[in-house]
Order: sequence, then structure tokens, then C-alpha cells
Amino acid sequence: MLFRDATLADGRVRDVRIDGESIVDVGTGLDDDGETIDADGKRLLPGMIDAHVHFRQPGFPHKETWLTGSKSAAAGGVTTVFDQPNTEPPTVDAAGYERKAELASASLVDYAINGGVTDDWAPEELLEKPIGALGEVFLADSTGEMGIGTGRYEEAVKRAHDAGVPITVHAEDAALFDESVIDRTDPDAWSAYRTAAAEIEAIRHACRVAADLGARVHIAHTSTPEGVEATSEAGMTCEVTPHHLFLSRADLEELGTFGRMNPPLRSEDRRESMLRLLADGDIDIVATDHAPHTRTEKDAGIWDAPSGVPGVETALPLLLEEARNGRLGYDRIRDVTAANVADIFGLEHGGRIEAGNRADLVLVDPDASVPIRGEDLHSKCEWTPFEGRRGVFPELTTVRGCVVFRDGEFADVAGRNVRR
Ligand SMILES: NC(=O)N[C@@H](CC(=O)O)C(=O)O
Ligand SMILES: [Zn+2]
Ligand SMILES: [Zn+2]
Repeated sequence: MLFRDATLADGRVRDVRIDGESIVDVGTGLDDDGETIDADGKRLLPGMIDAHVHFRQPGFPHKETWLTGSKSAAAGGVTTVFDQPNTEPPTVDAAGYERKAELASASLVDYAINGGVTDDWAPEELLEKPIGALGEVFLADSTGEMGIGTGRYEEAVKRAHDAGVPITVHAEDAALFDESVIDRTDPDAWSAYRTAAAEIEAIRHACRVAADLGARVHIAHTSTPEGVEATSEAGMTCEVTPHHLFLSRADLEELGTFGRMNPPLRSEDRRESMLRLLADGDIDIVATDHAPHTRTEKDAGIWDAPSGVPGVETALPLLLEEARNGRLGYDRIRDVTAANVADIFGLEHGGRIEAGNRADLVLVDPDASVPIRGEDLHSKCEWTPFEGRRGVFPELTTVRGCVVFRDGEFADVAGRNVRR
């Protein structure tokens, strides 16, 4: 297959030839010997590698399944996902890993299965499995109540570091949550409760522990500029979610409990700073923390609704909309959604359009901006916190050379475990 006259992230116009699972040539005037896709005026980007999703199986197939989650991924230009361990059973031992691996074989996109840490985890057998990362390691309870103490955290970092496995940390310190707001019932109460200081302090602590052990950790869903600064000062990496880039406490009146997640939405000032830090190169990657719950589950009081919002299908479209408006470069989008992710999580031959790399590709018409509608998305939960905002959705997505999504249709192809 040949993409003819595609505009790459850096602005070069090139032909890109793929053969089997790989990109074999990037050049000009390449011969076509099979299907040719006219990519004139379109952007060809490496597929997004989403280092943080919750596809909910085993345990919660009413929220999401590997099939629905991976369709949502493919339609949003995501070609690899890292699934988090807070399923039921949690992915904390060999049996938990194997159970998830069976179900994950239904995925249309490639995937990695992360291992988790609880007081009941079985580190030896878990770390012998080909896990994507150890994480998210929960320093406070979130969905699944897998929060651990600092002694266990140190043990986990030590073991994963020795095993050469990347570590992803959910950094919040429950001791710094503001108990004085628990009588409030408005949706902003969650943001007031799970304070910015609780995240910032936990990030500092998580990085300090890792640095003392000579290890490297990656901080999940960083929601504060102070947290970003703490990570880079410590020589660690961090991710930001689309919701912390594009939503803030100012949206909570409209979103209600559908805007509840951990860490919570922050002030409009902090949101703007996060977007600037992303554009300037100070935030390493964007990961979605795709965390679907049903409408019925979310439609509860602010203290009872589960935390989490879907996002795997809308992340790249929202970023491409920023590019369309000139607020973010395409090369930066390539780095934070693909190239840097491949580097941080050790995915060889991924994340860049170069001869010899995996043919994980996304073709988009950069001007095809449309309003985002929950009912048009493919996640089982059928709602989005970005309802009505604009996004630029892909026309075509390939995973290792297979067209998995094209003009609204999915092919029946099999995703693979990237660590196998
Ligand atoms: N982010 C969330 O609010 N929820 C996530 C868990 C998590 O990532 O903390 C979930 O699994 O629902
Ligand atoms: Zn988390
Ligand atoms: Zn998460």
C-alpha cells in the first residue's frame, strides 16, 4: 500500500510505502504496486500510543469491553493502548494477567497489559509476565480502591526497577484531601476535596523515592503545572489527559458529576498553563485515562458517582483541532502522542514514520473539523465530557499495515500484545 503525497508531521510532503507490517519507504515519486491512497492535502501521522486506558475487562463489561474500547481507539487514531490493572480481578498476579490476556485478544488495536500493586500482589510471578508497565501504581484510592502505603510503593519501585519494567504512578496523597468540604453537594466539591496540593506533594514524594532508588517513574494524569515542574526537576516524565487540557472547574456547572475524575478538574488558570506547557515541550506525553462508566452510574450525587471519563476516541481529534487553529504544532502532536510515548515505554520501531518502523498510521483531512457527539462515538458508555466541542477525526487508521478503520467502518483484524 502506498500513501501518495502525504504531508507528514514536520510538513514534508512524501510518499509512504508499507509492506506487510512495516513502513518500507518514505520518499518522493515512489512507484505504486498495489493500492494507492491519494493523501494530497492530508496529514499522515503515526498512530497514537495511549499509555493509559481502562478497558474494564475482566469485571465490568457493562462499562466497556476490549472490542468496544478498541473500536473507540481505532476510530480516534489510537493504534496501541496500555490497559490499567484496576479490573476485577485486579491484574496483580499471574492468573490475573492471564485472564486479561485472554479477553484482550478481542482487541482491534495493539495493546499492553499493565500490572498493579496491592497488599495481595504476587510480584515475582507478575513481573515474570510481559507486562506493559507496573502501574498505574495508586498512591491513593481511585476506582477499584487500589491505594497503597509508602512502604509498599518503595517495594514496588525497587522490584520493577530491578526487573527493567517501566513504572507509572497515580500520585495523590489522601492525607492532604480537604475534609472540610464534605458537606458540600455541588459538583465543584470534588475539585475542592482532592486538592492540587495533594497531587503536588504526592508527585514530589513519588519522584524522591524513585530518585533515591536510582529508578525512573512516569507520573500519570498530571493535572497541575507545579506537578509537571516537580517531575521534570526530578528527571522523571509525566503525562497530561485531554480533560485537564481542555476542561476546568469552570465547566463543572454544566458537566455535573460527569466531570468527576481523579485527579479532578482544576482552575481555568491551571488548565491554561497545562496547555502552554504541552505546547512548549515541558509535558512529555498526552494519555487519555479513558475511564468509562455508564450514564446511570455517573448520574448520582457528587460523593457517590464513580470517578472517570471516557477519552480514547477524542484525544487526537481535540489536539488536531488545536493544530488547525494554530495553537499546537503537528510535530508536537506527533511527539506527545507517539514518538515520546514509544521512547518512554520502550516500544521499538514505534511512534515515528520512518522506513523499518511499524506501519501504525493515521490519515486525516486537517480541515475536517466536526462537533463531537457522544452518540457518534464507539465506547460502550455513549457519552463524552467534550460534547459539542470540535474535533478532527481520522479517515483511516492502520495497525501494523492492516486497515482497521476507514470512513466509519471497522475491519475484523486482530490486535496483538506489543510485549510478546
Ligand atoms: N481517573 C479516574 O477518575 N478513574 C479511573 C482510575 C484512575 O485512573 O485513577 C477509573 O478506572 O475509573
Ligand atoms: Zn489514576
Ligand atoms: Zn487511570
